[in-house]
Amino acid sequence: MDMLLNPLDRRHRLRDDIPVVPGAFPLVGHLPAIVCDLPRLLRRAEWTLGSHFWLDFGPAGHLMTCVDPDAFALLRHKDVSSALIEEIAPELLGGTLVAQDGGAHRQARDAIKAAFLPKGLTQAGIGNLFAPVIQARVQAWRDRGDVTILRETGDLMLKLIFSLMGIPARDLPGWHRKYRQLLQLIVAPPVDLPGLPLRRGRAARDWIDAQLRQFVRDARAHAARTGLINDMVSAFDRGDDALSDDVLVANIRLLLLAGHDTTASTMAWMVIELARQPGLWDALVEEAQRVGAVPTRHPDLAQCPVAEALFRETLRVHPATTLLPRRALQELQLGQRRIPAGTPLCIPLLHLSTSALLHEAPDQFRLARWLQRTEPIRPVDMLQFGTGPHVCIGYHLVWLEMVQFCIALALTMHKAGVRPRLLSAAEKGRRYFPTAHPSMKIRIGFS
Ligand code: HEM
Repeated sequence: MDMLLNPLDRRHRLRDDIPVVPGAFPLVGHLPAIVCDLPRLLRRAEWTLGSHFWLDFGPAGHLMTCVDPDAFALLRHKDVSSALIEEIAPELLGGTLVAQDGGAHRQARDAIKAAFLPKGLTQAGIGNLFAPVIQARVQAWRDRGDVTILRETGDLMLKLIFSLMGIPARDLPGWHRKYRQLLQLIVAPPVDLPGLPLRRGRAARDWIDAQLRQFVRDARAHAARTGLINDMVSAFDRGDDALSDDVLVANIRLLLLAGHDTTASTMAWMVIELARQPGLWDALVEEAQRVGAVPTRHPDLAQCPVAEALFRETLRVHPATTLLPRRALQELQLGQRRIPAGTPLCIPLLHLSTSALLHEAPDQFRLARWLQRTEPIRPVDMLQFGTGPHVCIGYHLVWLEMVQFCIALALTMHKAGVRPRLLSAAEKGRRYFPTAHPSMKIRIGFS
């Protein structure tokens, strides 16, 4: 089937001398094709229009998209702003550090980042906290024999991120419900009526924020308790310029959001790749047997190169964050083009992650490209996490939990004499935006 583009929109138009991709629908623009078929849309636009073109994101407007590898450097450019993120998703990301620039961004980030570095994660014993939760989950998969993978990894990741925050497990079901409603804000049409996603999403956000505000108060009252929220509250309160509780609450909510869908999708793709490539599974089992136990500290991750390569290659081929929005504050040179001040920009991480200019045989899933490399990881090798001042805070955490998960899965399934098997078509129903993920329906058997 051809792409979800409007056959009636065939006009060739220019904005600021840059071509607009034809095929936009009224109101939703190119969103149907962006959500369901982004790689093909980008390739076709590059092939027919060149490296710079406008995509129509419906309610979020047109963003000038550049598929040239130079676009990656925009993420470090001093004249490029992240405030467009708040304009696009004010309900969900307004007031959070991902949408801020300069001093305000630095102040909020500084209060959080230490807890997410290898030292902070090891000191807080995060690996020990996660290992039994992951092991119990893969054990349950083995007992059940088959699972709907994305639902399962979504549940598991929510459990992990809540335990990281120090949110009691008994409260999880209530949070689960509210969290799902909160996510509706991403796609909610701007109509505020009872029963519609916008109203429900806002109510869920208010509920979550009220709970988080209580956690912040509790953290201040019993400063000795552990959990990331406590660490963040102490760091915020220690700062010279104390930030308001609203800022703190919005950023804790950001962490819950940022650390969930992305990791659930990556973990699901890892299992899918292991199921469809028996050689990968065999290599992982061999490594898991050699190390013998799930690693719990960052220094131990070096013992698991196959699991690490699997994490990096899965993200390279299936990046969870596909597009990053920015705005040019001044006129810029981008590749061969001058971009006027004020231009809204789209940096297509997905396209760069699978570009032949950056990787040999980019469409092939090859652990060897990581296992055989001798030079250290460069920013462009982990571009799926962004770069520059907004580079993902969760990178080391994701690395830890993905390696833990791989080793736990291999040990548990191998002990039971089973391996993962794909029970449905992997490519059908995948989505690329706002975050990318495999189809919700994909089932994996263990036999
Ligand atoms: C596979 C998993 C993940 C991927 C692919 C991913 C990807 C990204 C990307 C591309 C950015 C840059 C956004 C931008 O420049 O506008 C980002 C930022 C961020 N990520 Fe992640 N992320 C992942 C997991 C996590 C986790 C587990 C956490 C924390 C629990 C987290 C917290 C954040 C935060 C707070 C930011 C904003 C940083 C800032 O604006 O300074 N992420 N992530």
